[in-house]
Amino acid sequence: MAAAVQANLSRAFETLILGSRRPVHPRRWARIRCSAAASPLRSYSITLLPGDGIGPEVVSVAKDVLSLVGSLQGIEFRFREVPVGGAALDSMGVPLPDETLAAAKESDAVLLGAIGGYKWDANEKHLKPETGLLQLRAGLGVFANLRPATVLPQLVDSSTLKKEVAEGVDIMVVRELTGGIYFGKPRGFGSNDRGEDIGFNTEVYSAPEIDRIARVAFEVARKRHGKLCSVDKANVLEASMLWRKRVNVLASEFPDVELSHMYVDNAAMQLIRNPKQFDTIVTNNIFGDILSDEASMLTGSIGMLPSASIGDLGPGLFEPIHGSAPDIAGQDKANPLATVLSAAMLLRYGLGEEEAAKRIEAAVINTLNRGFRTGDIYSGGMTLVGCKQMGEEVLRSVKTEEQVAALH
Ligand SMILES: NC(=O)C1=CN([C@@H]2O[C@H](COP(=O)(O)OP(=O)(O)OC[C@H]3O[C@@H](n4cnc5c(N)ncnc54)[C@H](O)[C@@H]3O)[C@@H](O)[C@H]2O)C=CC1
Ligand SMILES: CC(C)CC(=O)C(=O)O
Ligand SMILES: [Mg+2]
Repeated sequence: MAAAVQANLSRAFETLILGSRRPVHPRRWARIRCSAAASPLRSYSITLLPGDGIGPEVVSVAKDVLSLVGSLQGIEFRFREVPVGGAALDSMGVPLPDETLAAAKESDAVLLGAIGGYKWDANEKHLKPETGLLQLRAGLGVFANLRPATVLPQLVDSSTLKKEVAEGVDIMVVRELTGGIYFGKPRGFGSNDRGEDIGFNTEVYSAPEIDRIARVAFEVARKRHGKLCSVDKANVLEASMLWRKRVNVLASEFPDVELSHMYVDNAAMQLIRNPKQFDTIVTNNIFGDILSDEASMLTGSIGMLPSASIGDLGPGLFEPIHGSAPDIAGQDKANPLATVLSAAMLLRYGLGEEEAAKRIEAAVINTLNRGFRTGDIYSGGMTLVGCKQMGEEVLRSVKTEEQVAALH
């Protein structure tokens, strides 16, 4: 990581990364100081993982936006593109090549598109694109996945919910990302005592795993509106019973945060009934995966939701919450804004470049204000555009905002 980053770390980044009270690893700071001395510009290495399906289309847009905003902010990005998922399976035989993980670990931040597709659906587990993504998240140690679901006034009419329900929704889902049933052992296939085929997975969490994600969530809630809802299934699952117990223990460290608990089935219903009751939600890996897709539809489309995944050490991973959307891949129909907004999160949480992050967010708003919509967020009277043109309009907005700022 480069250039005066230590001084520039935004408060949010400090809180999220250092909130666990663990210092940044000395090797990492050594790298930061070293590259800061080498260049008068702020210079960062970014690993790009376009992946599969619409991944390359949306990452290409986000890369252009990062480059332009960087050039206006005195930031140089050194991009390195490496394969992951199906693209890596096809070119290198595994879904996460060692070279890809090494490149990601060496960089200052990682921007991912999406992985997966019909072509690899029948592959064995270790040769599935999705396995590569899980390995990447575990390899980077990014245990905290922040998924903001904010209903922009410009898109209230794109939500499938009534305007009065969707308007003003602003939820942060804090999803545990490197534990739970996606990683738990034992897992596999076998047969039961009646000789029938079975498939099994294990939902398992340790107290330290729960504590560290709960701490991040309390810190996030403290910076937002001070309300944290922990979502679990503690009426049935032992892993959830421990989850609830630890979250309650942690609550004593955050007396200013109002904590509540909700069962996941009720939470799924309440998100549609009255989403404005939620501020920050903390939950396990699988519930967070599902609830954040549900929350995305409050905002108009899954094509709008970015995410930031962070850990104690190493670079953060930034990706839209959607998948590779094989049904629209290669047709220039994908909404690139979730990935563009993920690039903004990369700047804010990954690099501490708050001003640059704000410029991207302002450009997205400006583009929506000018009436441009991809198909997934289209409502009457707007200008329907494809992925590429949406990207060009965001670039135009960045330049327009620059000219307006220059006049003042
Ligand atoms: N982080 C990742 O890379 C993820 C990968 N996947 C993988 O993606 C593949 C497809 O999975 P699905 O369940 O279909 O989920 P998906 O999120 O790819 O697509 C669900 C629906 O949303 C639409 N959609 C998604 N992103 C969009 C965008 N940016 N603009 C406009 N429309 C968009 C799609 O066209 C589709 O109708 C699978 O192989 C799955 O395993 C799924 C979720 C996350
Ligand atoms: C491979 C899946 C766990 C990816 C996914 O659906 C997600 O992270 O949202
Ligand atoms: Mg998902």
